[in-house]
Amino acid sequence: MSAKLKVGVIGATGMVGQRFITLLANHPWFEVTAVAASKHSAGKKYGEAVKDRWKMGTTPIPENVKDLTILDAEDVDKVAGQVDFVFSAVHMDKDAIRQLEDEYAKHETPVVSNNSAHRWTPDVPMVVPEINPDHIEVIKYQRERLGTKHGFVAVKPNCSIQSYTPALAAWMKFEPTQALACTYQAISGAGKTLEGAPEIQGNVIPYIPGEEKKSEDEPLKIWGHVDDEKKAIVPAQSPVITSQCLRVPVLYGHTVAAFVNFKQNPSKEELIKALEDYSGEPQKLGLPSAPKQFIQYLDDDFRPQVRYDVNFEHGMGISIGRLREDKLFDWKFVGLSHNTARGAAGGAIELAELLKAKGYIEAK
Ligand SMILES: N[C@@H](CC=O)C(=O)O
Repeated sequence: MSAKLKVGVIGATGMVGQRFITLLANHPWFEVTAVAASKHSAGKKYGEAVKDRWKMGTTPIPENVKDLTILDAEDVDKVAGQVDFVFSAVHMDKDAIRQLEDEYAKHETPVVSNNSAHRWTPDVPMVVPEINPDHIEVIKYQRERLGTKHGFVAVKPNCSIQSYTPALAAWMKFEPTQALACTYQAISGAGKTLEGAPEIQGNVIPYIPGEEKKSEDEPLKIWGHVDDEKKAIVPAQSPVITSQCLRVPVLYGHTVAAFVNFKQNPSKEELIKALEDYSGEPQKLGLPSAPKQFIQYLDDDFRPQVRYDVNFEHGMGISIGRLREDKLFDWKFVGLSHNTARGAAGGAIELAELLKAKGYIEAK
């Protein structure tokens, strides 16, 4: 068996960073050998630094990471010198994140990022591995621009889109033209636990800054294509999506109530079959984090429910239910995805697995 790739997590102390650390414990291909965070945390042992703000419930801090000394994420030379690639979950302003992630790439250290900063950089692929794995081909143009041989930045999309974009992707052959998506998003999407967010208890908050634009625009980049003349991903023009995003008192799990119009006229059976049959490159390649069943359809009006369905396929699968005809749109449905597994760290880890399987990430 070949040795595991050495991985750094930058932004390792926050909620998404902690999710990376727990999901990577015992990963068959990757081993966390460096953790980095702000100057404030640098120099402390990871276990000490997070013990009073560990948000992974009963999942313990992995033994192999507990005693790692936190490095300064901005000391790129030092962090990049110790690893083959990094996962990024840093919290800084967007310009600073772009600069920092580029800096790692220029140190020939691939970056797989959970941040939104680079999502609209035209030669940075934004990938859901089941939907647009071919977008990683744009990396050759990014490397040209950055002047790197191995380094690059790849990102995953926002968590909010993952409860309906997979369904629309499965239905592309029926030519969806318009979609409306109202999301009901868990508090962990804001990096908080229920106890740490008194504002959400017994409440629904009707605004999540920046979320509606991401929910409407990001799927279009995912359905776009690599344009070899522009050396960039050119986003698709349709389906046009409109959205409203609400915060609800749930710990994990983003639910969506969605409505769709199609150019064609699919039947309910055809729509359900398309969901259940949909699978992609991760399933073909047998990537370690890939769900066996990417999308499940639940034929029960009371499902999907966060309580029963959020951990479907270890949080990497999507649950759809309540598919029925509508009087304004053609069809409507309810979707559910795990926002910190599929929607954040898990989605980024699956993307890194794809990049390794395709030879973009390797041992230095
Ligand atoms: N922006 C999302 C987090 C997903 O990545 C949220 O606020 O729920």
